[in-house]
Amino acid sequence: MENPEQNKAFPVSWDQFHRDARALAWRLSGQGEWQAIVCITRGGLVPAAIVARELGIRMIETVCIASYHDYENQGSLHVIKPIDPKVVGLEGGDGNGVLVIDDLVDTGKTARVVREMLPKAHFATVYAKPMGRPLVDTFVTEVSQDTWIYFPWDMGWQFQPPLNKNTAG
Ligand SMILES: O=P(O)(O)OC[C@H]1O[C@H](OP(=O)(O)OP(=O)(O)O)[C@H](O)[C@@H]1O
Ligand SMILES: Nc1nc2[nH]cnc2c(=O)[nH]1
Ligand SMILES: [Mg+2]
Repeated sequence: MENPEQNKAFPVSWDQFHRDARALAWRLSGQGEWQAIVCITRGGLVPAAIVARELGIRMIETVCIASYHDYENQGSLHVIKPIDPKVVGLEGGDGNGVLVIDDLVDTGKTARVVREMLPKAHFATVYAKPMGRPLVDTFVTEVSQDTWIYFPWDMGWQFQPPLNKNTAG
């Protein structure tokens, strides 16, 4: 692990991610009627698909942002594609009626930039770390700031040596 400040690992399986994204949809249902989802790529694509399916939302827009160019090391934030003005302008503008979805909020840097684009939108993530938590309206699970979350789309199967290596073979 390259960043010593994030020395704990929180690996998430597909099954667990699906469950947690559904839990997010449960928390969101009843909080509002959203006309559109804006998902923050790429991490927001998978939870946005699950939440859109659960809440029956079919207008899906993206805002394309990259900040972690090198896994755990955050670089400068780069907006690759802004939000369609038609979506920003729904229900009188400023993101009214818009649900923003991302997989997680960490330092809050990404969320802060998107909030500036859509100040009145509802911001939802599956996971939240303490620094970013104040920027999120709804989330499912909080993990500590020194934890790195490993998503299923970033992982593969690998042999795990037994805890007591003397018992092997
Ligand atoms: O709160 P922050 O410190 O800004 O970090 C959170 C952001 O970092 C990750 O995205 P990343 O920029 O790595 O791109 P990706 O979604 O394409 O993986 C994650 O998906 C969030 O969008
Ligand atoms: N996969 C992953 N991406 C991140 N981007 C910012 N924090 C994290 C994290 O904990 N896990
Ligand atoms: Mg992201």
